[in-house]
Amino acid sequence: MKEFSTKEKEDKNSMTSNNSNSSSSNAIFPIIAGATAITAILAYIYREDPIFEQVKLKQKLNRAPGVVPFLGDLVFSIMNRHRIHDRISEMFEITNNEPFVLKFPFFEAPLVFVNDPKVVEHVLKTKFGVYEKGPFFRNRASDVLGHGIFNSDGQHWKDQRKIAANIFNVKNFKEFVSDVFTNEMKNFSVVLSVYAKSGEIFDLQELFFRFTLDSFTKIGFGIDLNSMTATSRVPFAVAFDSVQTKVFLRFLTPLWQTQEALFGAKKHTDNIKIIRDFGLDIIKRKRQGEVPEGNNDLLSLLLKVPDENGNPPSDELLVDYVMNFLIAGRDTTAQALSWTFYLLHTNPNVFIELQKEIGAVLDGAAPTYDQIKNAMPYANAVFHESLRLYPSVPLEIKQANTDDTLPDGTFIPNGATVSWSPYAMGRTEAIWGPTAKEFKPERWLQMERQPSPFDYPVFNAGPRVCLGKNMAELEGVFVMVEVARQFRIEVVNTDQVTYANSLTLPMINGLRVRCFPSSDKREK
Ligand code: HEM
Repeated sequence: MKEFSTKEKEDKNSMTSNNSNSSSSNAIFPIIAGATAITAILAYIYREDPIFEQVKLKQKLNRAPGVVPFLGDLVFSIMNRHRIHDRISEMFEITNNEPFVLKFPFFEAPLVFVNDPKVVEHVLKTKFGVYEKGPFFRNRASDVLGHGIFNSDGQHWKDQRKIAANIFNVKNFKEFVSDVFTNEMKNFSVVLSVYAKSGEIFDLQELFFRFTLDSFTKIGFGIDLNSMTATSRVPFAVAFDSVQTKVFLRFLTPLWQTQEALFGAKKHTDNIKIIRDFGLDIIKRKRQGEVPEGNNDLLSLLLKVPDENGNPPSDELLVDYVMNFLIAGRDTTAQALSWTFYLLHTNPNVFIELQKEIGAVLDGAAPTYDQIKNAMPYANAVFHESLRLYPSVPLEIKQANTDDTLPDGTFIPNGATVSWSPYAMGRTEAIWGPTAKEFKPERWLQMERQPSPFDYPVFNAGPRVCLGKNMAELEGVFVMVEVARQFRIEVVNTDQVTYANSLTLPMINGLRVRCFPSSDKREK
């Protein structure tokens, strides 16, 4: 017979002695019964909608499988957290590209997902004034993006965009931007040559992040960061990645504020401090004259963007501006390059075609701006095709500021959000034909007309189209061509390559590779 342990004996004794308190435990019974009854009634009332949803859809839309009364799509989101973009893509296969809705308990707005270029055009262009970033996005992203361009609407957004647009003109590009890429590429090639010599496995995604960070701080803020040769990851970069994951998960987490208040978000707060200090340091260096006055860099321009009351920007506001441009300038292009080299590895025939074009056009030298823009159609097609399958901004969301009806007849009440997934749209046969899911750069060379920015909303479209599109295309194709011209990249962790939860599309485990000089016999 089993002996009671001391602890069990104590528990048993206390159970016996607690018999005298049985009247109080009897009192608990009606409370539990009452709470159960109230829960059952609420579950019945809200069998269609999760509780406390403030904005109500007036029309039934497709729902994801597994909707639970009371909890809505919470189970859907938890089960698919690690593969949310693929799940959204699968949902549109189930609904035949009709909209579907996700609802979460305690969320203020239902999330309506669409997959039709005509609807995307309606939201981004035709009804631009109706669909804003809005409070739904801002509440979740403010501690990271502040009052920066990604997080602003109205006049304050317009001011930032108008002034920053000056840096992205063609003259500046030809004279300054391509020089920066050429110089930074020399450092990058040195680092790759060292790895090629040693045969060591390394994370290529991390090096792309360093390349885009160094290039962008030089182009945007006139500052040499030299992170390419650092021995460990720049703390700013580690913190930056972590805060973006946190913000993304807030879009899928009911009661995220309560959760953070109860369980704390110290790591997140610490990370925000690291990235803001990094931004403040850039501003300090600028104010101390480290960057010559009169230099038409982005920070000099942003110093002219007033705050929402028309006053000159404070340092805190300047940090917001800087952070938003760093996310835009560093992450997106580095991720696009990482997915491109993953796809080149898994599609060796494409790599061979790319090398043929490089050999024919470049004759052993680095490409010029004009060669990239006008003489390398296949290289440009490879970059665009990679972005089609792995768009750096995989999910978009806008919030209606008044009632509206979409072109497909879906009624959107004031306050509801409309989302589309460039990731899902890139894999949609109704847009790209039966080979939608395949990596086929040649499709871009065979099309009678190029897709509209609403068919391919990878760079957004309408008045908020990506300001850095030309820069990203130049940088992305230039770096891809230069790496492919000098090296052959072999991915060693293909089984582990997948995306992380983030506002953008980083690889969760990085891109572990070996590299070889392109003339190396081992490549044959
Ligand atoms: C492959 C690279 C890139 C991709 C796929 C990309 C994509 C996008 C997308 C989808 C948006 C809209 C985001 C939103 O809804 O708020 C956007 C906005 C923006 N992008 Fe890019 N981007 C890339 C590179 C860059 C670069 C290198 C810059 C340079 C700084 C840049 C600057 C911006 C800015 C400033 C905005 C905000 C525009 C506005 O709200 O008016 N992007 N980009």
